Amino acid sequence: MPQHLTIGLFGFGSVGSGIYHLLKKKTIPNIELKTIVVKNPDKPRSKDAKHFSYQPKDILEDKDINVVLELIDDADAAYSIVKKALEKRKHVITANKKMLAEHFQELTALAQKQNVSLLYEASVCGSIPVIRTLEESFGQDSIKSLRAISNGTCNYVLTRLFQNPQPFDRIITDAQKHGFAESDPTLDIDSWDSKFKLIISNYHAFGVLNTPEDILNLGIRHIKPEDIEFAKEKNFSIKVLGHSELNDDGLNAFVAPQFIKNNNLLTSIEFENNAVQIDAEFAQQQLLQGKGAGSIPTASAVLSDVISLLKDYTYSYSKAEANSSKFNPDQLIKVYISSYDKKDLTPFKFKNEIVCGTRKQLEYKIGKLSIKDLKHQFEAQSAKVFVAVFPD
Ligand SMILES: NC(=O)c1ccc[n+]([C@@H]2O[C@H](COP(=O)([O-])OP(=O)(O)OC[C@H]3O[C@@H](n4cnc5c(N)ncnc54)[C@H](O)[C@@H]3O)[C@@H](O)[C@H]2O)c1
Ligand SMILES: N[C@@H](CCO)C(=O)O
Repeated sequence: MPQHLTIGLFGFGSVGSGIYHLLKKKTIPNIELKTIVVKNPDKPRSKDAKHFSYQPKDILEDKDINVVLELIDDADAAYSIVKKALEKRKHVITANKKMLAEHFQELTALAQKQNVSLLYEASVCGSIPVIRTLEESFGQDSIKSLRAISNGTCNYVLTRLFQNPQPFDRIITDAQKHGFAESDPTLDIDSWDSKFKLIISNYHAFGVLNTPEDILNLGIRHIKPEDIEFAKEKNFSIKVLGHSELNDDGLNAFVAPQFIKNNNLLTSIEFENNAVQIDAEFAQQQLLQGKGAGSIPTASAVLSDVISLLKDYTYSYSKAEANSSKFNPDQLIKVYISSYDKKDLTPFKFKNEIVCGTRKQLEYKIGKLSIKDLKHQFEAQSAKVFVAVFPD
């Protein structure tokens, strides 16, 4: 068990400065922040300048530092930092879901080989303790499904769009000012971020390790005021959900906006809040909810990982590989496709056409498609239409 944690921090942006403030506010015995490696020498660093460095080696080569907090916004540089830190037998705490989803197997195997912990509670749903809950509380339960609102930026945008029509770009700028959005906000609005989080969650919930190529991710870029109007008329909300369901045919997993009836608890999750609805054999339905993004809420999850290291915590991966051969992208789902222009709809061939009608100048279609077909059609056509899952 580490007696004393000497921390090296990479990154001093939204989350990095958040954990700095929390560690300063709470003087925790046996925890010391020694060095902060930052990238931009032009930014003023008045506070506690003695900590700052521009040299990664000042953390990676420092034998006293036994814990690395990786909180930067560059997934490739993060991968290199995390790999080197693990090779040096330092514990690593990261919030970088893109880096984890792309290198999960290699990095978790390396951490196990080096007998150190690689913890990443902040990478999924910010402040909400999702990973440790799946590990600790559901380790011996069979999870049937996860439905997660896991991207604070998308949820913030959708909440604002449902309040009143306003320019999409202005809302994204606000999400960036609040420190919710990624440096590249397309990761948020095209649901890459939610997909990375679903990959990490699926491993802990089902033992299934997906690659980013496996999973369909649909976003909210092409949503129009008319789509919101359509939802309101039908008493629905639209939420981007990471959706995983294990049944006899295997695990179906995708990320897409979904129409949800307004009496469902998930529709009460607004702005940057996130939620995870877990359906398990013994525990049955549970809903975890809280702040999914933002400096201090996210830093609280990083702090919880730091504290857990004092107790020598590491993930058990109790479900690892349990269902790894069971991923199944063939499930049929009912989808809503909107368009201003008929040619945008041409790539979509519905399996069972249910509705096809004209409404104002718009055409809405609701029909059944397989997740795999939808993924192929999107990748091939980059269609400029809004597609959302419609309830059966
Ligand atoms: N902001 C959130 O709410 C939130 C929530 C959960 C997870 N995350 C994740 O946390 C990480 C950090 O996010 P953020 O919002 O703090 O980003 P940010 O853009 O606010 O800050 C990132 C900082 O890292 C610095 N940086 C980039 N490359 C570096 C390098 N090689 N060495 C040192 N510093 C470097 C940048 O200059 C920047 O100051 C990302 O992986 C993000 O996905 C963020
Ligand atoms: N950009 C992410 C940060 C939290 O992971 C979001 O909006 O949810």
